[in-house]
Amino acid sequence: MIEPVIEVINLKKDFQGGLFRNKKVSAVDGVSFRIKRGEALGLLGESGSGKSTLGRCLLRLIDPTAGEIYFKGKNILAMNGDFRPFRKRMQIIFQDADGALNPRMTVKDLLLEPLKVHRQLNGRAQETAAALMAQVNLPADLLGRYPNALSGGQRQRIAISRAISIKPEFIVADEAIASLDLIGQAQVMALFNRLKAEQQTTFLIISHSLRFIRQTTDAVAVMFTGKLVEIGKTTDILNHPAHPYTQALLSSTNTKLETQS
Ligand SMILES: Nc1ncnc2c1ncn2[C@@H]1O[C@H](COP(=O)(O)OP(=O)(O)OP(=O)(O)O)[C@@H](O)[C@H]1O
Repeated sequence: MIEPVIEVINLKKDFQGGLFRNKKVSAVDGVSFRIKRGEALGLLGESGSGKSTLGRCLLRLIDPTAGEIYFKGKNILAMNGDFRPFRKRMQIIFQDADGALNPRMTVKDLLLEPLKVHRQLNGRAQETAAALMAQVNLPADLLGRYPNALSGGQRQRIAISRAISIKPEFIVADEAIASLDLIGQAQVMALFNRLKAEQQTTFLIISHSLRFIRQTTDAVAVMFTGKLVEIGKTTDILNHPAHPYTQALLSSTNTKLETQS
């Protein structure tokens, strides 16, 4: 059997919530799933269901309360100092790139920074930076600009290009296309599908866009109050959802899409 790239077993994350921080919030409540190499798992669920918390736990940006996370068979929660080399093999792309981009660095320096940090930049800085722009459909003449002289969509493309520049094996995309227009979204869909096909990149894709989920993922998990209520092939879940919660979620999302167009 092919070993999954990501395996999550009974993952839990509690927060202290409430006005006086005296109430336990089970943001992730016993979640288990696997993602195979080169495949994308979509994560659907209403706001507050725990999707971002789950995505952050996978990269150890926050520490889970309980459970196990395996990256290529290694329990990353049991690692201490030796987790560092794994960091560059896993990347997260957030909805809001603004916080991730240093406003005092030019686009060129921002794009080349991860490669420099991981000692993967070999000469040819200008050509490499131009290629990193091209992969997210941005013109090279923006390389000298600072982030505040770019549109929100352009900044998001820079954040995406930075994340993939070091060829991570696993990417969590948390609402990564929410700030892009339809053309931008289609380009990122194509880019993710190319990474899956050419580099066997594995993805967890968190998105409210059913179109994005349909076109990029192989399987879908549906999250409700911290638990996975349904998981299965993308076409099965989107076309014939079995769980009443998924049925309600999909029909409300479809209605929203219809009223927007
Ligand atoms: N740092 C925190 N402290 C306390 N509670 C938190 C914290 N982060 C998240 N939560 C709570 O955990 C629950 C899950 O939040 P999370 O952001 O994971 O949901 P989500 O499904 O990603 O939502 P959205 O689609 O709006 O991004 C929510 O009830 C949220 O209020």
